[in-house]
Amino acid sequence: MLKTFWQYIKQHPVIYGLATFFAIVSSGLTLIPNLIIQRFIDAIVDGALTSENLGIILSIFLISIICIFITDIIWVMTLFGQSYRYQSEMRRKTYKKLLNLRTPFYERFRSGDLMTRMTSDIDYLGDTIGYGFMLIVSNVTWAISILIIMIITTSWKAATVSALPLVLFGYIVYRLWKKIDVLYEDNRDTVAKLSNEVLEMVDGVRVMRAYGKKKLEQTRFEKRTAAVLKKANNLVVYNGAINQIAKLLTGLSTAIGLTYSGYLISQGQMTIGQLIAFQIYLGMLSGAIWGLSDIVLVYQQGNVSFRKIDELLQAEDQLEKNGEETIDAINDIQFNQYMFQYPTNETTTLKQIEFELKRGETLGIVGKTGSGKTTLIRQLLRQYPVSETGTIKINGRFIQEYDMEKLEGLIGYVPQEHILFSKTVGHNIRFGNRHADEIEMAEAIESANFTTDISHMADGLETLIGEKGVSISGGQKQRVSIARALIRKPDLLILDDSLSAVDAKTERAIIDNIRTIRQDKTNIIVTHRLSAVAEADKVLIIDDGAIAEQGSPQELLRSKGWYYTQYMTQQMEVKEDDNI
Ligand SMILES: Nc1ncnc2c1ncn2[C@@H]1O[C@H](COP(=O)(O)OP(=O)(O)OP(=O)(O)O)[C@@H](O)[C@H]1O
Repeated sequence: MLKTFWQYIKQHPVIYGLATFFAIVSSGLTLIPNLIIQRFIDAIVDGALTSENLGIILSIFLISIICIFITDIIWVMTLFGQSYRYQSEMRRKTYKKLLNLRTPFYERFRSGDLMTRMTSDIDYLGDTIGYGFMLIVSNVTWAISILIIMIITTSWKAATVSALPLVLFGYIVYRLWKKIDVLYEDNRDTVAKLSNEVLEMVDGVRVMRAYGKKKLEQTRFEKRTAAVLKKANNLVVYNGAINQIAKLLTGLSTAIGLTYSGYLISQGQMTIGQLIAFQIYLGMLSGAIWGLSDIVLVYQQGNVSFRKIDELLQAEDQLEKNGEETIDAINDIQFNQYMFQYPTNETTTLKQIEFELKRGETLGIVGKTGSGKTTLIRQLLRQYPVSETGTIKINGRFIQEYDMEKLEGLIGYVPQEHILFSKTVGHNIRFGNRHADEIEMAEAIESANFTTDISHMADGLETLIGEKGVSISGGQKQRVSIARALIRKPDLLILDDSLSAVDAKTERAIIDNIRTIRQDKTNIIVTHRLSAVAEADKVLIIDDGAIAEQGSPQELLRSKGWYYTQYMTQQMEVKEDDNI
């Protein structure tokens, strides 16, 4: 951490140089009032105080206090301003990193943990480079200046004797260092787990209630909070111990100093003014030592947070490096004997996948639940490392060769779980293409069969949909997501079971619209309802990760396999529904 901080400080030499300069000046100035007091008392004791030099003493006293005030303001503001800038820089950096990491990374880290890294960990880092830096510069320079001035203006013997307990303090801190580090990390991880629990509770509160699990969850949460409390208590004990040891030893230092200076006065080696000044210096030194004891705690907290942020910044998602090939149209997609295994699984999920899809065609992907349909889509989206067994080619080139952002820009993806932002309906749709005009917006909404729904909403497109779209229906969420993909006019549209929550009539209308507006573009429709792919050019039947059948819907019906049986069952269900 210190190395990284040092590099950051070197990148901002003016700011940190100014802060250090004014901190040192301020520490020096802080000693002046005390020097004046010492002179003042000695003048009284010697009977040398005149109204003239009293005026001078008071003026210097006042001026030095004003100067301390101004220098303190300058350096504290400079330093803390920079620490806030550091925090926002770190937030931007980590956010960018998170945006670039893909699925395998997000499978390793939990949301609560990432939130803790983005919030309190970055706050602690800012505190360390701001407040921590301030503690070091001010207290170290202060302690050194006090010791020097004590030696010069009072008694070097008394100063040396008084400083001895401080050496002991340094040794105790050194012994406790590792233990405190472990405690901070432990405490921080428990808080991160707690954040995760809260996030899951907020997401799942309705299910918890529906299953009558409120009490059980409450008890579980209480246990977690008790664990956090226990960890925090351990920390409090150590933090408190360090502070109390600092107090005890500074008290000891004062006692030794006073006893010894009493002895020096009896020997005529010290004046009363020097004794009083010495006592004030000792008080100031205690302040500096308490400040230094705070550094231990700020540093440890910062160090733990630094490790967490660094781990995130260094994280790899094990995906291959981005390709350099640019792409402005998807004309042909080819899977050749492609196999895929999830990094966490022991068996292959996709087996010998082989098919070709040309521009303008619609591909249907159907099959039993858990057979591997979504996994197949994920390969095109490059959410996982491309397998080395078999190939995926786009326009005749390996998919890995393309610049991912360019490729993603040509795809409109509607995932199974709809991800909506807690903004307006309009914002969520426009997210697909910020530059779309009103006509394009209306077209996308119409094609997603969403126009009537919007006309029924109180604020139309300006209607707020709540967090994750909580205030609109499942079917509406799906259509907002479809409109968002359509407004993009993507070369490749992928609907991954995206019509499961709409009725058969609405599904028919959306599929017809897509066929009409996307004649020269490519579509992949993953579905459980065969009616959605009845007019596809080609349909893949996936079974246990392999293509069990493929062909046009008519060919598949003729071959009387799984597609035929499923088609007949679904037709009967439709008839039964119509009779109700
Ligand atoms: N991230 C993952 N890590 C490990 N295994 C996974 C992961 N995602 C899916 N699987 C496994 O891969 C297999 C195929 O899952 P996939 O989601 O592709 O099926 P699917 O055909 O789309 O299912 P459904 O129709 O229910 O959506 C399943 O056995 C599933 O448990």
